[in-house]
Amino acid sequence: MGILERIAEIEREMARTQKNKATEYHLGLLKAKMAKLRAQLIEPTGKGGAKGEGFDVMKSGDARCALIGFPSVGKSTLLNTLTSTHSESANYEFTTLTCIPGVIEYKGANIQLLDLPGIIEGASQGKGRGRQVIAVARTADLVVMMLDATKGEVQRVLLEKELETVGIRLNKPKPNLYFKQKKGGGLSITSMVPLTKCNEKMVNLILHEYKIFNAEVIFREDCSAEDFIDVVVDNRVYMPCIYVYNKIDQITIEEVDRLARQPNSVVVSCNMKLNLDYFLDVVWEFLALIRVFTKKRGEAPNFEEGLIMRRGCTVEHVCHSIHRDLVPQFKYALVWGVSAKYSPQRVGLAHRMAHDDVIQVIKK
Ligand SMILES: Nc1nc2c(ncn2[C@@H]2O[C@H](COP(=O)(O)OP(=O)(O)OP(=O)(O)O)[C@@H](O)[C@H]2O)c(=O)[nH]1
Ligand SMILES: [K+]
Ligand SMILES: [Mg+2]
Repeated sequence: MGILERIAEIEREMARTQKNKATEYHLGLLKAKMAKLRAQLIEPTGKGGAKGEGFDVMKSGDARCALIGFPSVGKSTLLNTLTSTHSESANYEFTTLTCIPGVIEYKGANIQLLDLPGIIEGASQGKGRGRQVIAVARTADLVVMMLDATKGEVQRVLLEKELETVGIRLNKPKPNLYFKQKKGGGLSITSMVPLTKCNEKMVNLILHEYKIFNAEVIFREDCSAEDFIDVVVDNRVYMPCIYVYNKIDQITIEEVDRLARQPNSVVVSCNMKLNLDYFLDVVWEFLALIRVFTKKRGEAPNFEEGLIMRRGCTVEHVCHSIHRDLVPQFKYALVWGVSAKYSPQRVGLAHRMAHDDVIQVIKK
């Protein structure tokens, strides 16, 4: 029996099994089995990995965004509008057949935007170029899921399911639990919070299915069995995702308003260039980018060229990106801006920077 058939069989069995206290563990076991089979499905062995012809695009710039969506939702039109790259766009499906990279220049950052072929239901199982597209998506810092505003919610639900199938978790933090395999000593399972969605017996069962007999598990939050499996399997990627509803020129203002209020969503019209500035703002926000300006003693800050950093970065990170030998020579820094208590504040390497801060490094 092939992997897909075995998955289908487990799915049927899960559907057949009533959800109650008596079947809870059986269902947990089925979930673990299913996760194992899916892992085999996305193994990069054989054909259809990330290295597919036309998909092997070099990473460049400060961050990478992958455009995922059904055919003809307007992905290429977005690339053509926001970057200087041209990607064929037309009113028939599967116009784009490979990965086409473009660069968005925004607040001094170079953000790589990847136009990709449309994907359809079943993409994760190799339909169309689905596997290659999804493999590229896994390498991105942000998924931009483009949806046709005239088609309602169906596309979003189907694509979320496809990505979920191959271990991509959207807008979801990594489960907060500690898991470490050991050489001996059996299983040690502890929890710092009351567990309502999972318990010791379930954890034992799942680990048994993975033939793990020695491990330490510490729950730091109320995780579900699925969360636990995700951590054990350890090939999940947790990615931010923006849902972009395109073609709002084709729907009523009431519908535009409703879509715009969905979580993590932006409404646009690529053809009519509507709301694209706001879209870029949200991209910047979701990529957690910040810009920091440097200043030399006695000179004005260099506002021409900022350093592009990640939110939460420290003075030490900034020093590294100025010059790799700067940290050993570091004495202190002066910082102006939102992160500073005074103007300027004298800070050490551990100080956290904020967007548009100015920094002057004083060497020993
Ligand atoms: N009405 C309307 N049509 C749009 C908009 N954006 C794109 N289109 C049209 O949608 C059609 C498909 O656009 P593409 O950019 O080729 O779509 P795609 O998602 O790249 O399609 P594939 O590469 O085939 O997956 C074209 O006819 C575009 O002109 C929009 O904002 N409004
Ligand atoms: K198209
Ligand atoms: Mg296209």
